Amino acid sequence: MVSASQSAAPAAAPMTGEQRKWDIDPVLTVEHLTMRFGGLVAVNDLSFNVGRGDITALIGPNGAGKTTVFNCVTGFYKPTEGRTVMRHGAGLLQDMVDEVTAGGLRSIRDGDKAVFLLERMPDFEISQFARVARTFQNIRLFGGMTVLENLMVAQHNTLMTASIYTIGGLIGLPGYRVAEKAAKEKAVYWLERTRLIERADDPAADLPYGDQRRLEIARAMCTEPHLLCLDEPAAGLNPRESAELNELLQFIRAEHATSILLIEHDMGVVMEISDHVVVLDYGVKIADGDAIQVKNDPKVIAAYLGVDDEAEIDIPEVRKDLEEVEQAASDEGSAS
Ligand SMILES: Nc1ncnc2c1ncn2[C@@H]1O[C@H](COP(=O)(O)OP(=O)(O)OP(=O)(O)O)[C@@H](O)[C@H]1O
Repeated sequence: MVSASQSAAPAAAPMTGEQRKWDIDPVLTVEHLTMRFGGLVAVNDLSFNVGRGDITALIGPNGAGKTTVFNCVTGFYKPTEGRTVMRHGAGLLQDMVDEVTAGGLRSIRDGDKAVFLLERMPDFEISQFARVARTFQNIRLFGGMTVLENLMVAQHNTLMTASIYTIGGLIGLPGYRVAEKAAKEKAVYWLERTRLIERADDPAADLPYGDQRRLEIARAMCTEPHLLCLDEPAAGLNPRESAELNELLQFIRAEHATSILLIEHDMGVVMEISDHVVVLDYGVKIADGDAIQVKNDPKVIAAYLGVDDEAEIDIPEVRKDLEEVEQAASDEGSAS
């Protein structure tokens, strides 16, 4: 674990002389995160920030450790080492971070500000209190329930609180009825935003794949997360669905106080919508910057060059870079 005396300073040195926005106002700071599975080091001393209100992409070749990072942030895995700080409230909130770390606490509140050390919290507390929501690489909906029911179940915690954890819901406590109405309104709002309102009464399993992906995002958004973690949201989508996803994520960024961290292989999506890109290779961070900086980073190009999987290499931006690298090598060869 990171000791109390260790600094929560910006997780990565700026690429330029200036401090970057995500280092000044991070909603999430991953510091010195290491995850070992027996002898395998899946993530090795990884540090990065997720800027408040940003779309941050975590990319890298297959097996680079991206999902492991998600599993550590969302409490599915307990990291071997490292500290993961989630903040509600602007700025670094350094005094609160130091206090919660030194005090051996899970979280600390001061008015409407709060700091959470996620590695000390079980997964349900991370979603309920730290307000981190996630979707999975393999869709996990309640297939037999309707689309609307999936969104109501997502708001279970709020409804249980309103029923005072009794049969208050069944006997129709006034507070419960108000909460239930608000939950339905929120569900309808997200069904409209995700263009699923016409399918509200259909079983979730009957939806086409792209609609199920959007339903997962709608379900996560019904919990009003401060941080939304999306594991390959564009996987399996056609170009039209992919463009709709971009629009949806940009809408969430513009209209809601939700920061987004996404794992994505589709570089079209990453380059178009990301404010910040972090690149992993073999569990180690090899680049951290805006989309243009990262796209032109030789270490990133080399990491993708080393991948055997054609699907991974066949990314337009990366392919173009690879062609340039190969052309330069061949020109050099013919000149000598
Ligand atoms: N529960 C586990 N037990 C053992 N090894 C694991 C476990 N989870 C992940 N790994 C290993 O950790 C490494 C990183 O895997 P991870 O799934 O995080 O990579 P990834 O970047 O998300 O890959 P992909 O893009 O293919 O999803 C891999 O070598 C993987 O086999």
